[in-house]
Amino acid sequence: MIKIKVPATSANVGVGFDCLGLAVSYYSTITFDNSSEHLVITGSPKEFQNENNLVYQAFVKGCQFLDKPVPNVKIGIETNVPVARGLGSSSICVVAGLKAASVWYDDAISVDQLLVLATEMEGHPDNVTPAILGGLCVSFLDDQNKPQIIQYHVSDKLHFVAMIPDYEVSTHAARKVLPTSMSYADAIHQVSHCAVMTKALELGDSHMIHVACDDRMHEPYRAKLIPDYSQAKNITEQLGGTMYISGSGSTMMAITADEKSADQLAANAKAAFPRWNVRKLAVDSFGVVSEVSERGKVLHR
Ligand SMILES: Nc1ncnc2c1ncn2[C@@H]1O[C@H](COP(=O)(O)OP(=O)(O)O)[C@@H](O)[C@H]1O
Ligand SMILES: N[C@@H](CCOP(=O)(O)O)C(=O)O
Repeated sequence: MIKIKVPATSANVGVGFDCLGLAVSYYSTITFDNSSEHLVITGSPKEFQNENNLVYQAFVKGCQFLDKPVPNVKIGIETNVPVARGLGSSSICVVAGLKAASVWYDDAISVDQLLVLATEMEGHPDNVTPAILGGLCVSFLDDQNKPQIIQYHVSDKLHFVAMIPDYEVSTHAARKVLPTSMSYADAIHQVSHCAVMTKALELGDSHMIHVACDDRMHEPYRAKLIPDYSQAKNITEQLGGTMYISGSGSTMMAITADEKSADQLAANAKAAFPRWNVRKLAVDSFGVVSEVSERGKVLHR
């Protein structure tokens, strides 16, 4: 059996629209096993238990890339990461399927190839890159459509609290509300703030994180899709934290510089939104990991 563990990702990190992404300590585990039937999928909502399942599509893409037959397979999806909440559930599926195809055929897909294939499937590199590599990644597609990536360290001083609403925002819908162009002044604002944000996260400088995390590209438009945006932001800022919309929402991610504030923030958010999933998270620095086992015995990781 092949077991693939993939971290959730928080894309954009406020000011890095479509280029920044952070892997966080919230995981899905997906298993792949031999099967006598063509395809068996367990653990996923009924609507996804068919050939259109994104995990299976990515598995097929990986096999085809390697010019290998697509085997009969039993896929078990164990996921806590909710769908359409801005935590990269689709990237998890894509990365898991491709990685499993690679492991199935003796690790035949290199990390660089994995990054290219996953970006092709997802359409943008900001979630799949940290899901594969871990940590905070900045990525863009070069003129040959190849992802170019730099990883940043994130200071251990920082604490993250994900406030995950009990309602979805689909990435497709959240991209439709964005304007098609922006002014030169806004572009300057965005580039400068994004550059400062990466360094501020590396330093754990909560003041600079707060001033840098002022987005003009997507957050003002997407905030309207999240009815509780202002209240969540107030809860965060009352404790000196900084909040941004994770990916395309609906999750809002708070960053604080000390554990006590993170605990208090999580408690306040839970009290204000009892039906939400509020979780303290750390940065995941490994990205996707795999394990191969036979009759319960681990053969290799
Ligand atoms: N367990 C799953 N099985 C199959 N597909 C899934 C699963 N989880 C998520 N997906 C796919 O990912 C899509 C959600 O992606 P998206 O709207 O980008 O939200 P997110 O922010 O969670 O990535 C779903 O519509 C579905 O196609
Ligand atoms: N850059 C994308 C990121 C979408 O992330 P997701 O986790 O919501 O799928 C965007 O902002 O549209």
